[in-house]
Amino acid sequence: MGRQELISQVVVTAQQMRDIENRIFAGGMPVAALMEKVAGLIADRIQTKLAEDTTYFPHSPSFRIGILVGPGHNGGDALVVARELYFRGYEVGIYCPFSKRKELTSQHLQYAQSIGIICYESIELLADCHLFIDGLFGFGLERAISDPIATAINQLNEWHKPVIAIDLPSGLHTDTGEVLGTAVRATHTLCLGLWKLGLLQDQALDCVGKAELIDFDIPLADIHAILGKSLGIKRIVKTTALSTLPLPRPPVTHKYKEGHLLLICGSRRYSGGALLTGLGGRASGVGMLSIAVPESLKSIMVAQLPEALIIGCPETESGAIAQLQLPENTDLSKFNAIACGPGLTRDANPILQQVLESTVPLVLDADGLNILADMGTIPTLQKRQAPTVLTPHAGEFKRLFPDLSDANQDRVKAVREAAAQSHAVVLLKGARTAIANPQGTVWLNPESTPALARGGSGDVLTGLLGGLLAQASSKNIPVEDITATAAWWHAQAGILAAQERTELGVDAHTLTQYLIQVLLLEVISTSDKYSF
Ligand SMILES: NC(=O)C1=CN([C@@H]2O[C@H](COP(=O)(O)OP(=O)(O)OC[C@H]3O[C@@H](n4cnc5c(N)ncnc54)[C@H](OP(=O)(O)O)[C@@H]3O)[C@@H](O)[C@H]2O)[C@@H](O)CC1
Ligand SMILES: Nc1ncnc2c1ncn2[C@@H]1O[C@H](COP(=O)(O)OP(=O)(O)O)[C@@H](O)[C@H]1O
Ligand SMILES: [K+]
Repeated sequence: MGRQELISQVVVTAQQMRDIENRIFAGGMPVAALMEKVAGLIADRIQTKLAEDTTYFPHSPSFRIGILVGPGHNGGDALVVARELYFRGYEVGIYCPFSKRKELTSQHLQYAQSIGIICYESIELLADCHLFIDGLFGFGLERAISDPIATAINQLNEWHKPVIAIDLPSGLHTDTGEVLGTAVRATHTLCLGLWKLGLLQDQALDCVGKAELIDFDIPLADIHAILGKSLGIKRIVKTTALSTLPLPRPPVTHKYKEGHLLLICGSRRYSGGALLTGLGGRASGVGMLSIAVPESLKSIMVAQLPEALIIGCPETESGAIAQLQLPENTDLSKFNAIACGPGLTRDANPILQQVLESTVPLVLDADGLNILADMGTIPTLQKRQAPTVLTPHAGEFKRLFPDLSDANQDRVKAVREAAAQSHAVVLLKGARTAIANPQGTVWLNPESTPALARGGSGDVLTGLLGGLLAQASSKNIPVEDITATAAWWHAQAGILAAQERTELGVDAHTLTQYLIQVLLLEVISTSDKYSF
């Protein structure tokens, strides 16, 4: 794996970053030299951004940049940036409300003032700035921000101006993304060296804006020394996601070799859930798709998914599947994967028991999860022999794991605990979907779109994931890697659809049509397997 690819996957906590930093300094790198290097890269990036985006940052002789400087090395970075931008011809002003500062930061402040950059006591005096650089706090913030800094941050936020945060928006907890008192609402974040975990937590996203990494050549040996070879938390990136897709297909194959997926979904009340799960399964390219639905849904499913084998099952009075009635000579072990849950209603309770007893990889979603929660998540799953993937949103997560950490707060901690206790792979849905395996490794999906916050988009994911698992069954790829790929693919389809149709144009049915579009763009552009 190349440096760029590895760096794009690494996620660190504040403590891990400190440990890596200490190794760099212990190796002989002077602290001041590192700050100079990093801040030089930040200044270059800001200058490029200003040149690239003239509608957002209009050229004007009065263009003024306000720079917020904290007491630690985040403030030191900001001062070097201030000096560089000043020398490059920008008008800059500093706000630094701290009398106690780290030595290096104090030296940079003294020099900035000596060359004529004005340091203001009140942020109000920067009200006419067109752009702000936030260098108040980085990964050293450990307690809630109080006044007068809190009031200054709130004032800055009220101005609704572009703000570029250095490392992370000041006020966010580096690991959990929690707002500590108050936090800068940045429009851009330039994360330094390695991705900080807090930037990938849902609760931070209102403050993060567009995030990008500034790579300053941290030696790989230092990263591995602190994080180990396998990295505990990883961002899901394109190259790894594409590498687990079942492409290219072997030339000599047949439909059952390309995976047989069984979907169990739908009820008279929720026929749409079955349809969307089926369309997600179809888009995975799975060799054979069987879908068990209540008898009364059979005709609409056949009309929409003519290639699938639709299994009409006896219904309860309420229109839920009463029992699985598989074709003759078929039992659950004939399938390569099963995905069960969307639209079932809790009345389909008896079939879940049967599905859990199977020895096939199983995805549970929606009512599949609600029924599991009623049965008792942990004792029920302990009896399972084959892999299980649970795909809850935060509400379902709470029902499944009522005793665990709140899935709306430190989502990474919550999903990790859930996977460890249930021995399942757990995919916690959200703006930054988090996946954990029972061994404690976590995958975070770093890019998505709120266009997906819409009924039915999760059903599509269930079908897609089931289809990928079925196709991977003979390939020895870990279930958690396939799960990460499904989350990435689903989100990328949402992003592409939103680009073409706006965030309001991505209904779940439309989403299914963009899944293959993603591959057309990504697989063909990144692979030379297809060129001569
Ligand atoms: N890692 C790397 O490789 C590199 C790191 N670099 C940069 O260093 C940054 C980390 O620097 P850092 O460790 O000095 O911490 P930082 O975030 O500036 O703030 C800590 C200071 O704030 C204070 N303080 C804390 N909470 C407070 C509060 N609520 N209210 C008020 N004060 C509070 C605390 O003082 P205390 O009062 O606790 O003594 C302390 O002085 C990092 O984000 C990056 O920008 C690059 O330059 C080079 C490469
Ligand atoms: N704000 C958001 N940003 C990105 N993705 C989101 C957001 N909100 C929801 N999603 C994604 O949309 C899907 C919603 O799934 P779910 O809640 O199960 O919906 P449904 O049950 O209606 O199908 C999940 O994949 C989730 O990660
Ligand atoms: K900052």
